[in-house]
Amino acid sequence: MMKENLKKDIKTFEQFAKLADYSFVNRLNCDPDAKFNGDNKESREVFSGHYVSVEPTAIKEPIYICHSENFFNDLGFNKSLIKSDDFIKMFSGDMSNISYPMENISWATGYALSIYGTEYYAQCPFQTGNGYGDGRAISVFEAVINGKRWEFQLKGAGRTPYCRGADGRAVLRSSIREFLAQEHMHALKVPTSRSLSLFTSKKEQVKRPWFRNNSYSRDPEVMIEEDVAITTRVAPSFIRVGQLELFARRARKNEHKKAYEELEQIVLHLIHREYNDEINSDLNLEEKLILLAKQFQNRLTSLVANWIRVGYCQGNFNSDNCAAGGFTLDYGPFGFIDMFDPKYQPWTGGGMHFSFFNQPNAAKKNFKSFCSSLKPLLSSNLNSLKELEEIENNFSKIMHIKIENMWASKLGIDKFDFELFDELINLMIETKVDYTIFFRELSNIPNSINELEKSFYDNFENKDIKLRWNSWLEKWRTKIDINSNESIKKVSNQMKSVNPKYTLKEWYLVLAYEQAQEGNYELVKQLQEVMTNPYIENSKEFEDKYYNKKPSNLFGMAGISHVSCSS
Ligand SMILES: Nc1ncnc2c1ncn2[C@@H]1O[C@H](COP(=O)(O)OP(=O)(O)OP(=O)(O)O)[C@@H](O)[C@H]1O
Ligand SMILES: [Mg+2]
Repeated sequence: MMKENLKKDIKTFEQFAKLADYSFVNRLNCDPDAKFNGDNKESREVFSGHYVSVEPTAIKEPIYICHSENFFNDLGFNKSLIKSDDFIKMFSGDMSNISYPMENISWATGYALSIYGTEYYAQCPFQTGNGYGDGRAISVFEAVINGKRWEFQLKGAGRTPYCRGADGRAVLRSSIREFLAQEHMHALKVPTSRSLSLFTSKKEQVKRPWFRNNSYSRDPEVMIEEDVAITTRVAPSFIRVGQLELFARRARKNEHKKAYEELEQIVLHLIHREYNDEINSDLNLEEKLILLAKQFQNRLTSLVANWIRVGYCQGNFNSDNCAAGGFTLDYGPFGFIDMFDPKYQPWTGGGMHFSFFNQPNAAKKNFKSFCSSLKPLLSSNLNSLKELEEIENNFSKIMHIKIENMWASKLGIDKFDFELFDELINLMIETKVDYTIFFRELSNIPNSINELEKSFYDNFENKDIKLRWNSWLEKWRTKIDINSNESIKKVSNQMKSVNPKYTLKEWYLVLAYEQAQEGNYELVKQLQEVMTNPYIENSKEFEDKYYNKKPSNLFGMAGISHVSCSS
């Protein structure tokens, strides 16, 4: 049974600390070598155990930038908490003052990496995979709040054994992006890790590869110094597909005595953290694993359909960036699409396999890695193995259904219509349309193509295209219920509930983080306000500012149309 906490008004750090309830460190194994390695802040191989105890490295003289009021509300945290010195200390990485009832516990985890279904070891400095994992993310707290378990993790909190020689930091730019994107995604009704707080410091800078001003280069050209920051993200767990893979690889190769047991422990822990409601604890292991595969498949396919619905591209959908709880994780090389392009990929290091419309295939590869990780636990049960394989083989079919339903809902129709969809996609590519604006304008149920003009980048004068658009629109209007004003309103409202008005495009983010680097957080706050209400019409001021096509001079511009470094 979970420890229940009724919705509370948590005002003080003491009240907050009392919520502490650590399951990851209490139920799982610590790296047995951790105690021989000082403060565990040097890159090294970690051969076994599910986590390494490591304290965050605080950022000095932390400056508050923002916190998520929505998430504070969800958690029952009073806004006075963000003013508490101890709270500020903890979430800027200073754990020195932590005392009972909260224990001074913080941990980082190892994980493996598969890229598009292929296992990699080369990214680990030791070529063994034992040095890969949370290089700069450190979990500091776990609690059951209103009956739901949450883990709090600092990103950019300093080196861990998995830092691979890097600085363990996150810069202000990337932290603002992650903070805003997480809360935006939640407001878009897409499952995601959440943002708690964001602090920066003027006392420490780190170097990152970047571009010259107004550059169109694809590759970074210079090293720049950026202020460090720590965002705290919160999720039911941070277990990744890659994490299961690490233990499965060890079990498969029989790397140490406890390898099989550690795999079983982490998988059962995943069920405990993420699938407690769906998987009955009385079932036997095989039954649990089969249900787990089905449930994860269900969540992952919905997730990717949702990403495409809102125009999101996770440019680096490796297995280590794929949360085993089926939500969005790691807002590094992401982007929200401007001009529609099925091949959109905002990260220059990412490759076409992680591009916008290929995300269902990338998810399928991650699901394959996930299933491979369960297989060692089923090796003595051929029937269950077969069942797992059937689930795996079903992925494309389920994904397909979810994607079709998603398009149908974006178009306000009951049943997916391939011909209608296919012609639309071709027209959207040929005309060059802004993805978000197009579907939002369509949600007004236009009578004529002129009413969609706001979303067109060009080709509007082309007669042939205009004719094709008009006949598409006519055909579309025969598929929706427009028999009365009431029914029009109904379709329009349904469409508006899935076609956001506002999405967090990179050029808005650039303005906000550039201003923040100068110590002005106004635009960050404004974006927070607009992007946590993405489906409402909002004010004229916000509409003029954030409901626009990308200006032509920004196309192809480095740091805006593509990014090379997301950390
Ligand atoms: N500056 C850094 N210092 C130490 N480790 C880093 C740094 N940047 C990235 N890493 C590590 O490199 C790996 C790959 O980086 P990636 O960009 O996928 O993740 P991330 O954005 O740091 O983290 P996460 O997936 O936790 O959101 C991760 O394991 C990450 O911890
Ligand atoms: Mg990552």
